[in-house]
Amino acid sequence: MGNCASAESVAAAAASKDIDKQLKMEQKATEQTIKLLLLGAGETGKSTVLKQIKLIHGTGYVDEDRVAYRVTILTNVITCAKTLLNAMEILKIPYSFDPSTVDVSQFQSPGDASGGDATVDSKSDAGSEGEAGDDDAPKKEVVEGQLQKTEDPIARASQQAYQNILNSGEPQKGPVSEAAAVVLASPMGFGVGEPIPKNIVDAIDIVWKDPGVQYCYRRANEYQLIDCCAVFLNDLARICDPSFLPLDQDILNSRVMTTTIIETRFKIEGIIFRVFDVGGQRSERKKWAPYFDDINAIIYLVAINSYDQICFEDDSTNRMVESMNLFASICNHPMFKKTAMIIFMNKIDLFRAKLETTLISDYFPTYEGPNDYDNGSEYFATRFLSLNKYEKKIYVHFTWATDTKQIKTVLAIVNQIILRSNLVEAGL
Ligand SMILES: Nc1nc2c(ncn2[C@@H]2O[C@H](COP(=O)(O)OP(=O)(O)OP(=O)(O)O)[C@@H](O)[C@H]2O)c(=O)[nH]1
Ligand SMILES: [Mg+2]
Repeated sequence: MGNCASAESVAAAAASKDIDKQLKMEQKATEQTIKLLLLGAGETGKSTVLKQIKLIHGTGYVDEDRVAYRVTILTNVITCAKTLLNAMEILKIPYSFDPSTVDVSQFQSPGDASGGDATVDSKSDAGSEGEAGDDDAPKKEVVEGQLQKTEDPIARASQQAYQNILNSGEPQKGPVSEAAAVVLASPMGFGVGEPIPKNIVDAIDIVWKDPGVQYCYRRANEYQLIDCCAVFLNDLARICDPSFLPLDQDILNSRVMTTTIIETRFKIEGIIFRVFDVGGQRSERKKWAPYFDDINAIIYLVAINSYDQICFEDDSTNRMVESMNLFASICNHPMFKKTAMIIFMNKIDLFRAKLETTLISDYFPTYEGPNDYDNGSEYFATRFLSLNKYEKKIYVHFTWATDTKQIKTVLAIVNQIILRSNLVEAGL
C-alpha cells in the first residue's frame, strides 16, 4: 500500500514536472516568435523575398507547386507580348522600325540638347544623336517624379513613320505584323499542363526580335510592363517547351499580384518567424491595418529602379514618390514606434541597367551627383531615411531579390538585427 502511495506521488510529481516543462516550453515558444511584416508599394518584390525565405529556410517547392507556377509563367509570357504590342500603338512605333537607321539630323528640334541626351542615346541605341546637343537650348523644367515622354529625333522619326502608314490607309504588312495578329488573338492564359501552341510561340519570338518592338521595350517606363519580360522572352524555347517544369529561378522571376495577406511560418535557428506578405497596390493597403498588432519587425521594400516609372494604379504618380509617401506613413506610425525597421532598396540589378540609359536628375532634379550606382543608391537611401520623424533606427540594405545567394547573406544579417532589437525591446 505504502509502495503504491509512493508510486502515485512519484507519478503525480512527474506529471506536474511535465506540465511545468510544457508550460515553460510554451512560454518560451511564444517569447521566441517573431512577427515580420513585408510592406511596400506594388511590384517592389515583397512576394519574391517571401519565396526566397521559403527556399532558404523552408521546404522549397515540390513538383505540384512547379506545375502551378508553369501556368503563371506562361501567362506572364503572353501578357508581356500583348503589352508590348499595345504599347507599339500608344507610342506610335511601326513594326520593323530600326532606330539605328534613322537619319537623326532630319528630326532634330531646338529642345533636343536639354538634359535628356544620355537617355536619348541609349534608349534609341542609335549612337549619333548625342550630336544633337546645343548648349544654348533652353533647359527643360523638371518636376520631381513627372513622367518624361521620350521626345527626341528617334521618337519623332518613329511617329512620323507610323503616321505615314496610317495616312496610306493600308494596314502594316509583313511577317512581324502577321505574327503580331496571332499574338493579339491568343488567349491570355493556358491551363495546367497545357502548352502554348507552337504557332503562338513562334509568333511571340518574331515579335520580340523585331527592332521596333525592342525599341518599344527600351521605352517601357512610358507604359506598364512587368519586370520579368526580357528574362522570359529571351528564353522562350525553354519556357514554352511542352515538358517545361519551372526551376527555382523561374519561380523567383514570375509575377503574380498579391491580393490576400499570406502568413507563412518558418523556424530559423530555433525561433519561429511568422512572415506576412501583403499586396502593395493601393486597393490592397486597406487590408493591412488589422495585421499591425505586435509586429516585431518590418521589411519595407522599395524598387530602386522605379525612379522613372509611374504607378500601375494611376498614370500620374511616380513609383518612387509613391513609395516614399507610403514609407513616411509606415515609419512614423505610432504602432511601429518600437518595431525594428529595415528597408530593402531592391532591384539593384535593374537599377544598374537603368542608370546606363536614364538620368536620375531627369526625374529627381535635386539629384546633382554623377549618374552612377554608388551615388544614386545613396541618394535614394538618404531620401527615405530623411522621412523618419522620430529618429528611430532604420537599417538599409541594397538587394537583388531574385538572386538567392545575395538574399541569403542579407537575410542572415536581417535575422541578427531583428533578434537583437527584440532582445533590447524585451530588456534582455
Ligand atoms: N530583376 C529583378 N526582378 C525582381 C527583383 N525583385 C523582384 N523582382 C521581380 O519583380 C516582379 C514583382 O515582384 P513581386 O515580388 O511580385 O512584387 P510584390 O511587391 O509582391 O508586388 P504586389 O504583390 O503587387 O504588392 C516579379 O516578376 C519579380 O520576379 C529584383 O531584385 N530584380
Ligand atoms: Mg506580392
